[in-house]
Amino acid sequence: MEKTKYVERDIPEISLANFEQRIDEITAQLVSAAENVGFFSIADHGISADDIETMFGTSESFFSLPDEVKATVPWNPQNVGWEKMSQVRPSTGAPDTKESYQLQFGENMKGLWMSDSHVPGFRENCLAFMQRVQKVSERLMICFARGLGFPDDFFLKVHDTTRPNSQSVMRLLHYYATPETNDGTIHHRAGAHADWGFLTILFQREGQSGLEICPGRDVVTEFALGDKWTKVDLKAGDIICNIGDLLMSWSDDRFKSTFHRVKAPCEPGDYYGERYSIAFFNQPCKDAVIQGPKKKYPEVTGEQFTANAMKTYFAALKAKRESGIPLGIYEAGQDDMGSLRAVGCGYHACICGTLRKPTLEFVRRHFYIQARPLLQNITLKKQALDASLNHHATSFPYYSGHHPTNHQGQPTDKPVSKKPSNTTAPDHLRSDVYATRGPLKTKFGSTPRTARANASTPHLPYLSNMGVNFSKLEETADDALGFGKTFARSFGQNVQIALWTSIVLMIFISVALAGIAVILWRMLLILEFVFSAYKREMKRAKQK
Ligand SMILES: O=C(O)CCC(=O)C(=O)O
Ligand SMILES: [Fe+2]
Repeated sequence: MEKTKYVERDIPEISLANFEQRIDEITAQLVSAAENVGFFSIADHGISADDIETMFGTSESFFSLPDEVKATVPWNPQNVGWEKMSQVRPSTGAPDTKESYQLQFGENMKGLWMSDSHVPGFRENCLAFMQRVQKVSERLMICFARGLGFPDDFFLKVHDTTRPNSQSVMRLLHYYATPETNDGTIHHRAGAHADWGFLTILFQREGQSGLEICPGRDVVTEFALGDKWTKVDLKAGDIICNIGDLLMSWSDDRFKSTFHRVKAPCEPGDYYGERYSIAFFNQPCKDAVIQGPKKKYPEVTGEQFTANAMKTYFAALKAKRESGIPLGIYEAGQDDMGSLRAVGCGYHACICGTLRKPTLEFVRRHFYIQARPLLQNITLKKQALDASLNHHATSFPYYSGHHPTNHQGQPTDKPVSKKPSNTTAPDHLRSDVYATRGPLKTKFGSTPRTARANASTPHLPYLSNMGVNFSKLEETADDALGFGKTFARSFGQNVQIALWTSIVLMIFISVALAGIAVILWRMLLILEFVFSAYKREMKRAKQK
């Protein structure tokens, strides 16, 4: 196997100590790091080692829960929730050997927080940590705004995590330990990619190494040049930051979003054990308007940007399916998953429709009742597949399926199955090929926006690791969505009709009751009159 080429690169360490007094110096250092490497470490950031370790402890408690419990908070395209071995990087064409749980501050998290009964204090601990990381991010944002000639609060306003439409994400990551085999099998951890968000802040645990960078991107629509990697070794207590594609385009390509990976261990000295990391992705609120000072790229909103990135999920998965590459081991269960998502989409549409609190509760409960048997079915299938995978642990062509790649994400010429080895992902989706084959500078796509969307990291939803039939899923999801919307609309109309009818009825009944009361009162008066007349007549008769 070809040895990885390494090169020493200076990854700047920048101290945030005495931030207010040193802001100009810090800004200069950050801008230089962003323009040259795209990666830097931060010291004196104000988050204590204890806080970081406590967060890792909480993350470990979450990941040690059974899969069927974690599956109750599944990933969805709002970029929240849990997924397992479902993120296919175009560079490798195979899912990363990891699980992750994405958490946000705002409304996207509805129903997706793991309950305290499973991990005590989970939500509270995570949110407290997220606030701390947000504070560090805000300092960096002020400096980057200054560096680009924007007002100090320019990026702060659009990354306000107190707003319900905030999209910033904390991602807890857990890479599984991989076997130290020598048979060329690659267990991808995080295949080479550039982050598609604004700014990433990464926490790693000492000793759990593997993060590597490959800089050299000139414009956000192109891949990196060269094939030389640099290991990112971290000083205890420091945190790692990197520029994402969004900030690269927002800075008209001045700041660099650098390719990086968590190396698939395969060489002496590599770390094969479990790895936990925590990434905090700063993302603008949905209504943020994004355009660089020189307007190099078309204007786009935060919501559109996320939607583009999410589309890439589906595009990459579709391309992978169409190219005939199996999606990994989880081919079974696709119909279940399709229908589960469809049910979810339908109900989601209902929930987002006209329904209000009590009805919403009813719909939710109803959804869980419908979804539970499907989930159980899927879990059983998955357990069976896991068991068979463990059984064949060393010989099974694992996640690379019929598309073996080496540790740099390049296809190897040794097919692992009877299928032809040319069933690789389309070249335009194989960023790592460009990233590592250089000097090959390739532009693709006619518009920068499309190209940028292609270059972003595709995540696959948790559910897709089952090999969901996407065209079918989309159809059923569309149907369900249509149903959901119609249901929500007609439900809303019915509620309105019912309300008006009851108001009219109540008025009618009140008028009728009032009428009856008047009649009764009149009758009483008449009776009283007749009775007193009768009494008077009787009295007169007696007197006579
Ligand atoms: O786990 C890591 O250290 C890196 C993760 C990463 O690059 C990502 O999730 O984008
Ligand atoms: Fe990343």
